[in-house]
Amino acid sequence: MLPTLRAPMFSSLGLHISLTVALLVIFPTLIFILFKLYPYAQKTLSSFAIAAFFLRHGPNGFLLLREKLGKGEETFRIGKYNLVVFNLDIIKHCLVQKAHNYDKGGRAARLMGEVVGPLGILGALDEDDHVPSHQVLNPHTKRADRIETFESMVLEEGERKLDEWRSLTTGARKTEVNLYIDLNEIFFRVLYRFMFGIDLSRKRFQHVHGIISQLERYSAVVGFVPAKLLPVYKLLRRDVASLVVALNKEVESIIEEGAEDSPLHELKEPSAGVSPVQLRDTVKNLLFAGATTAANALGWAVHCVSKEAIWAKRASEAARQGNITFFKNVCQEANRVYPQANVVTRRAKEDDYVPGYGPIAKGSILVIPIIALHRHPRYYPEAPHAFNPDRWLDQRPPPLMSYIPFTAGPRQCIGQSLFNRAGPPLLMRLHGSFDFYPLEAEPKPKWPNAVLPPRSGGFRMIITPSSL
Ligand code: HEM
Repeated sequence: MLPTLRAPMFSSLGLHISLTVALLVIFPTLIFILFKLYPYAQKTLSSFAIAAFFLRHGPNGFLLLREKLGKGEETFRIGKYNLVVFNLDIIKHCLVQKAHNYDKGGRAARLMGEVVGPLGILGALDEDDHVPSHQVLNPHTKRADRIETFESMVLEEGERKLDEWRSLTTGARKTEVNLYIDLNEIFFRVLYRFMFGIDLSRKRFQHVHGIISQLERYSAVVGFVPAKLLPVYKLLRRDVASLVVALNKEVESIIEEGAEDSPLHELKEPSAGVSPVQLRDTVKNLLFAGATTAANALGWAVHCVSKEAIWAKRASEAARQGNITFFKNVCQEANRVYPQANVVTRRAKEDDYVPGYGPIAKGSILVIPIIALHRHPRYYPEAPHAFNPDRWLDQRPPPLMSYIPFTAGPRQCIGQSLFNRAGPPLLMRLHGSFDFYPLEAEPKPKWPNAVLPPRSGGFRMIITPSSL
């Protein structure tokens, strides 16, 4: 009898002990783990959902997301810390008024830093790292004589390309070109001449452009998709690492070869206060920011003008009349519809308060979806997605901060005046010399990508000598 009595007594004691252990140790541990894991699981799942959403809708998805998540509000959150901002006052506050409280931090910026270098002007988080290179480069991008030099270099390189096209069309009358490659060649050659005093050969251009365009792609993919969970992540990271090695090698050659009268040489002077690492990263940043942006912007401009007969005719006429205003408006409109920095982010370094909005917690990432802002129906009420250079004939500019292709404040593009000066006359020369017939009616922009080139095959066009 005893064993049968003892067994339930033992098992009930065991049960008691198990329950006590469970109550005191296991359950709290499980709850703790779940508590710890839940935000992560939630974050990961929502990151995947959002990545899938954007891969489907592209950066314009921010407008759709505003409807879905933000219920039409000008700010809405994705996760705890990501604040998507369409509100122009907040944009002005963080980019301009309180710029010192917002850096380019966050995961995407950190990953970008691995590519462009943490101490280059594009990536540098710390003002002390950011300012010295800026002080040297700014006069070269803002002084009237330097801007003029940049313009004449762009036009010279443009003329070189036109001569090439002329020789291709002699006899055949028409030929196919890839404007994406050709414009990149023009702007990379100009960047090398203007900033480094180096004459860039075609072979070297192909090498550098290959590295930069792949890095622009990878850095955005790795920064955007919650890629760590993807099986290809390690491969991606390995590719990025080997591209960065190749880039660093090119940068070393540039620093060695740089001409004595170039801005690069000034950066090298001890009096500039630029450390060797800052110098390397700044050159890297120039390669990243100073050529594909301008080339892609003009590529979209030519594409948008040429795909519609009405604009193509207007462009040929404007070129014949020397009407530069038309081409300025075309550039402005191309930068509105296809802004190269389609989304930028800023991280709050400290708790902040935005008058009229409220508190912004330290660590918040402000996501400024420039492309969606540029197509917001409130700021561009007439067909916001349509390419229409004539909208800039209106005397009233769009509301402040609703048009920021070069961003704003202390970290805005240093090449803005260079592009604004040289882009329109180059466009005028191109349209004055050739008619362009895009082979692809609606090339989609490549996305996610650090800038916005066309997704497939470049801007492939048939060109014929201008008929006017
Ligand atoms: C259409 C042409 C261009 C566009 C749309 C453009 C756009 C931009 C934008 C939006 C930024 C700021 C990124 C951010 O805030 O995160 C930037 C930064 C920069 N851009 Fe441009 N850019 C263009 C042409 C150029 C050119 C021609 C150069 C140089 C020759 C250049 C050099 C730079 C540099 C060095 C920075 C970093 C500035 C800093 O962080 O202090 N860009 N660009």
